[in-house]
Amino acid sequence: MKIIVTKDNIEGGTKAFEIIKKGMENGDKVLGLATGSSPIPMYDDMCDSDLDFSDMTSINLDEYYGLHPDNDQSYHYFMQKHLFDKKPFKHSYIPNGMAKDIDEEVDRYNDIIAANPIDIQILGVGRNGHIAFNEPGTPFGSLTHKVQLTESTIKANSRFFDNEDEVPRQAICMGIRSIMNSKKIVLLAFGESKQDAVKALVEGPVTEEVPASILQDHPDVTIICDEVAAAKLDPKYRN
Ligand SMILES: N[C@@H]1[C@@H](O)[C@H](O)[C@@H](COP(=O)(O)O)O[C@@H]1O
Repeated sequence: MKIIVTKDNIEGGTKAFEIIKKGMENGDKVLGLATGSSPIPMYDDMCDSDLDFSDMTSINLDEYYGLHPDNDQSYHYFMQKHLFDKKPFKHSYIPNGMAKDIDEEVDRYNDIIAANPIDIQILGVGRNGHIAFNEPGTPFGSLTHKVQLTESTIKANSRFFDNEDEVPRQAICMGIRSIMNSKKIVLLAFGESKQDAVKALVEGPVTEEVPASILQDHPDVTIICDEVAAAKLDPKYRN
């Protein structure tokens, strides 16, 4: 695990952008993308760059179940707004949160991931150590699946909705095994609310109770966090 501690999320976003840029120079073609506030500065750098993504494929981690793509809280909407409107990709895949048959959608998404091995997977992390919507307790061997969101995630994400009742209770999410199959993984974590998650994922035991802890077993992971998120880490992990 490589750990990069930055001054703030803006510098962190630039570090992540540089990894993507270098990857593309080396022929990477498939980016695994994440939503949430953590990757926004990285998307800003991508949008401001002269990089061309029109020959690239993107695969997003997750989508709320029951939100229309036009809903401004859907991850479809988020990706259009923060990246795809300015930087279109050749193919961009996001789970269909309006799918009538959820099982079919799960199968379809697994086929997409199998057909497009991910070169660089970008991740955020939840306060409870979740990655994407893989909540504590999710089997490490999971593929794409339907998830029941935990109270802690519903509460954390309610800040984006008018009230907590409007937060969907379910989502479709890439599984932990699929994430681990990515060639390279970059996890972004900023701010005080991520201190415990960062410590647990870097220093704690590898356990399904902290989904992000499985990253310790991946051969090419970079954790990018700001000084505040890194504050509880043993000094030997900080640069
Ligand atoms: N499904 C997303 C995750 O993919 C994201 O990593 C997490 C943290 O979000 P933020 O980056 O806003 O802290 O929030 C949501 O639960």
